[in-house]
Amino acid sequence: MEEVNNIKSWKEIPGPSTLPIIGQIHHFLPGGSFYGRFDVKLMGNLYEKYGPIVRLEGHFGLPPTIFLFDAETAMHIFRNENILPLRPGFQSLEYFRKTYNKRSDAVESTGLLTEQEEAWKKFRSAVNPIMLQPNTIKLYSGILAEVADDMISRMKGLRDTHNMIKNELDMEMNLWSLESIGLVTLGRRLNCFDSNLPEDSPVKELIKVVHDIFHCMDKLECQPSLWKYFSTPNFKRAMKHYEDQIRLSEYFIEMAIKELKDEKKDQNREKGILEKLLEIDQKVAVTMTSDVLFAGVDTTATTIIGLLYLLAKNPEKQKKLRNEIMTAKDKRSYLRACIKESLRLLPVVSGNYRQTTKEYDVLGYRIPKKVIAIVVNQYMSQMEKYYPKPHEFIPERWIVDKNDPLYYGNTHPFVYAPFGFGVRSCIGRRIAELEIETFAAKLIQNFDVRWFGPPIKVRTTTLNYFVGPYNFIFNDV
Ligand code: HEM
Repeated sequence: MEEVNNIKSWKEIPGPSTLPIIGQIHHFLPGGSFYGRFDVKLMGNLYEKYGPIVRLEGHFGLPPTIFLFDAETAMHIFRNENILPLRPGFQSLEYFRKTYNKRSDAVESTGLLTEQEEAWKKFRSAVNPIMLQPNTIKLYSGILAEVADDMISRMKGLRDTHNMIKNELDMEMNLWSLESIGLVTLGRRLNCFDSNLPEDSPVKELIKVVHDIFHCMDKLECQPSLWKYFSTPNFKRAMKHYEDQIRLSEYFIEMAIKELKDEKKDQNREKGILEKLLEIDQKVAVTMTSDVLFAGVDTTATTIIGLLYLLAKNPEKQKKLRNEIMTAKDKRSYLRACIKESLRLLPVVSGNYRQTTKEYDVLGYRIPKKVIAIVVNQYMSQMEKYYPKPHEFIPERWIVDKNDPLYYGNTHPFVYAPFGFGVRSCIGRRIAELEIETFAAKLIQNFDVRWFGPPIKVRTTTLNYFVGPYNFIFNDV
């Protein structure tokens, strides 16, 4: 990429100080800057202290890593790695699937989250047409609207005398999300909104276990951990959560397959993704469905909370959106712009990463092979040099004319990537967008949403999560 003769070595890339033997481990211990967190504030500190490229050596289970705050460099590496991109996260899940829980009927591929190279490509090619085709996904809009309507009625009933749903809002949004993704995938209602749903019901158990998995993964994969050498308490916890997740998704899948065989299914309904995949390959169908029930729940639930928060904090934007929803029928450009803008400010995933398969000379340094290159998209999306008025919620930037200084297209295309990049980007993107658009429209049509008190709190683990109290007020429109 660069015509630099005296390129500096990997060791010279700036980064937190290194000590003999223990390397950078002290930064991850109590009192250290990395202790228990990898959030946007830490990323800001790293950028301000070290500049656009920051190095972590890799010790105690952590791979050598660079953080990139430069869009051009990110583009160079990600484009070069876009044939068979390596994204070797979820290593404890991979261990679980390939070793700990290896079954005699093991499928040749363990799925998109845990496979790389040819095994990933083969799987992805099989599922892409069913999961990403806009025309195929659009067919689910009717059933998703039914779920959204039911959720609105439920929320109306749940509000207290102040029109708040204070403590349970995240669980409620997860119930909506699971009901929606369950219907699209399994082709049947999971009855998440049943008012007598016990705490140990499979749907609530699944929601809790997905949360637990993401939190545990953070401890095993983003913090130094010795789980690769011996069974740490977090490792044991993670294996138990993975077992529970498999048990629960198999419970739902088996029920759906049985229903298909019994032909109990409503013939007028659009076929679920599971049914469509079963027509191609049974093993792919079961593995993909299980991953959808894992990756497709917290992600959309969190996105809807972030969107609601930003609309509540910006009542004039909310009013404009309501106006569009009440008047325009199909083309909802402002709604889409609001969702894009909320994913810029409050994304579920704070950055994207790839493992390098070759050497790169970037920003004056040589990056070796087998380094994890993390593009810090969330932080970059809030840098003045990339987005004017970066901390303001301005959905208009996604629709204004290109002569307007706010126009999103003036920004480097590698800054904003809430669904990832290229052939390995999110397979659930179209489904997620449809779910969120459908539900957000109903929410704003029915409720004038307000927020009071201090800003919403975010907790970053593998994903960004919101933390209660949820000071939303849902007044009737
Ligand atoms: C707003 C909601 C969502 C966001 C922001 C999101 C974001 C992401 C991101 C950033 C990636 C990594 C992409 C990359 O490395 O380039 C990813 C991958 C993935 N997502 Fe999503 N996601 C969302 C919803 C969903 C849903 C609903 C599903 C399931 C239907 C899903 C399933 C997956 C899977 C299976 C992968 C791995 C893809 C692969 O490696 O080939 N996601 N997602």
